[in-house]
Amino acid sequence: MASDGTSKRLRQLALTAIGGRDPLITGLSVDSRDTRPGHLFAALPGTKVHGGEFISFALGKGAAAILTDAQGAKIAAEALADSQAALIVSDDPRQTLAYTAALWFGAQPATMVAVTGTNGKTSVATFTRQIWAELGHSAVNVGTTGVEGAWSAPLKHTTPEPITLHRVLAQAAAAGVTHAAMEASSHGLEQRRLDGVSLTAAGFTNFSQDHLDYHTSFEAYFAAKAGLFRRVLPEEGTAVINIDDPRGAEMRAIAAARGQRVITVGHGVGDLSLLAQRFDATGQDLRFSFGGKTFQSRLDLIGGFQASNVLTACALAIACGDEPADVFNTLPHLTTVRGRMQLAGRRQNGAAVFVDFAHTPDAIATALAAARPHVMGRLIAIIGAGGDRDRAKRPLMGKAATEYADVVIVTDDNPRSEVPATIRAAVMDGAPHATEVGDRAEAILRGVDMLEPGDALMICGKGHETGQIVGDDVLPFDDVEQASMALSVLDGGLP
Ligand SMILES: CC(=O)N[C@H]1[C@@H](OP(=O)(O)OP(=O)(O)OC[C@H]2O[C@@H](n3ccc(=O)[nH]c3=O)[C@H](O)[C@@H]2O)O[C@H](CO)[C@@H](O)[C@@H]1O[C@H](C)C(=O)N[C@@H](C)C(=O)N[C@H](CCC(=O)O)C(=O)O
Ligand SMILES: Nc1ncnc2c1ncn2[C@@H]1O[C@H](COP(=O)(O)OP(=O)(O)OP(=O)(O)O)[C@@H](O)[C@H]1O
Ligand SMILES: N[C@H](CCC[C@H](N)C(=O)O)C(=O)O
Ligand SMILES: [Mg+2]
Repeated sequence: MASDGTSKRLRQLALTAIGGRDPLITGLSVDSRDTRPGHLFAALPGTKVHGGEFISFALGKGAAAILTDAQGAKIAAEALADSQAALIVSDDPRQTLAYTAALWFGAQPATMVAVTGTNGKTSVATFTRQIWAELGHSAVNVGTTGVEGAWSAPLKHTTPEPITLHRVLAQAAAAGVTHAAMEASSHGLEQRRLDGVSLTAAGFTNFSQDHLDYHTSFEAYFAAKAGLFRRVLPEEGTAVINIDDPRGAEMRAIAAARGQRVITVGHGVGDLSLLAQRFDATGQDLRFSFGGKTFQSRLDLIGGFQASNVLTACALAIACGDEPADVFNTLPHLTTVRGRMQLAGRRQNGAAVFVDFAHTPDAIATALAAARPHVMGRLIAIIGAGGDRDRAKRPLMGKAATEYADVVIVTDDNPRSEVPATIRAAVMDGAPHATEVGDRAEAILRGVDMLEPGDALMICGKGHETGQIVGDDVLPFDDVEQASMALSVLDGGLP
């Protein structure tokens, strides 16, 4: 629930920015092509062009107010002088837009949490929603896989821009949703997309390489993530920090400096401490402690790291007021997050095929290392790197796969506007002994064909995705479906 302090701050920041004429606003738009009569058009500084270039066009479409920065106002000075529209000039128009969208759409689920980190956001948000649902709350998770749970909707982005985000949150609240767990991507944080969200708690999973194409340096990438605690989570909120991560202590210090309550999660350390893990073919047993008590629970999930994600989700639910013992009782009921260490099927000889969303060097290492205790034979990995994304991570992804798998196949994963062979060559730089198979369906067929009793195949990179992006086309492609087809072709119908 937004505290009085938070909503007052939202109101003040949004309203003090508004000056000049007193327009009747009918809606908000961030792209001039979406502007309708009476809209407030937010002309934002972009990575390619300044939105100020489109103010004149938006005014022509009937915009009643323009929100921009000094540069945008300067670019469109002539058009603005000739117009009756109100002008709002803000030092940080993206943040003002976020506050404005929060006020415009009004309702948000009463209890909201957000998760940041290079890997594990979707997993933690989904487990938090599953825990809440088990405890009888009407809950959703919001992120890469869309809005899922008690109410659902597709999303194009992990953290949507504020107009879409607040529209969706208001619709969910109107549908009776009381609890929402959302992902805070580094792009979203940097662009202030969730500054208008009223958070009760926020979580940090881990920090490693990704998105260095967008953030100028590692430190800028970390600073974007730290914004969740420095800026978005209010002082009265609770920070849940994975203290095993090398940057965890720094994140805890940032939260503590804001006066936030901190719950740390770790292996053998922290407030919620994982004491032991025992693996078997279908999952794991956990022993952990919290508040001076020891608990033991079954977790039907593959992968040691899922225990960290699950305990982070538990801490978020506890931070929002649920009883720890009730929260821990839900663990045996948690189910696989779509496309994350998901068992796609088995060969007739018992060998398993998993689909995972690992698309960073650290995630590949983690996913493969996590599969190992569940596998008696060889571990075969299929990997590929996305086009128009961080290029520096490609050889590191190859290296991680070489280190943690016995056999590596390099294939395509959303080449987008790039030449696929060039991306594969960069991955192969880190995996010189890998087999290169450009066609992803063939790579999966060959990977499944290699499986002998006790082996496992990990198909990395696309997880829940249902398309292969080549140029501007999205060709239907689903790793789980392709794996099932390969299994039935090779074994005659066994899913
Ligand atoms: C790199 C990036 O994040 N870009 C976002 C950014 O756009 P930009 O600054 O590049 O836009 P620009 O093309 O320079 O244009 C500047 C402004 O003019 C506006 N414009 C542009 C053309 C026009 O005709 N009229 C008009 O009004 C644009 O809407 C924009 O506001 O601001 C826009 C408005 O807020 C966002 O929609 C856009 O997200 C794009 C679509 C995007 O693909 N973002 C991805 C990379 C992203 O955010 N991904 C993360 C996930 C990352 C992860 O964890 O894996 C996510 O949260 O989904
Ligand atoms: N706690 C973790 N530590 C390291 N790797 C993890 C962790 N959790 C998940 N992963 C790996 O990262 C992959 C992506 O997981 P998930 O989708 O939960 O992350 P995300 O942060 O939401 O990713 P994105 O940035 O694409 O939204 C998983 O498939 C797994 O390989
Ligand atoms: N949210 C991530 C997903 C990457 C998934 C992978 N399949 C790829 O295309 O690189 C991104 O857009 O960078
Ligand atoms: Mg995600």
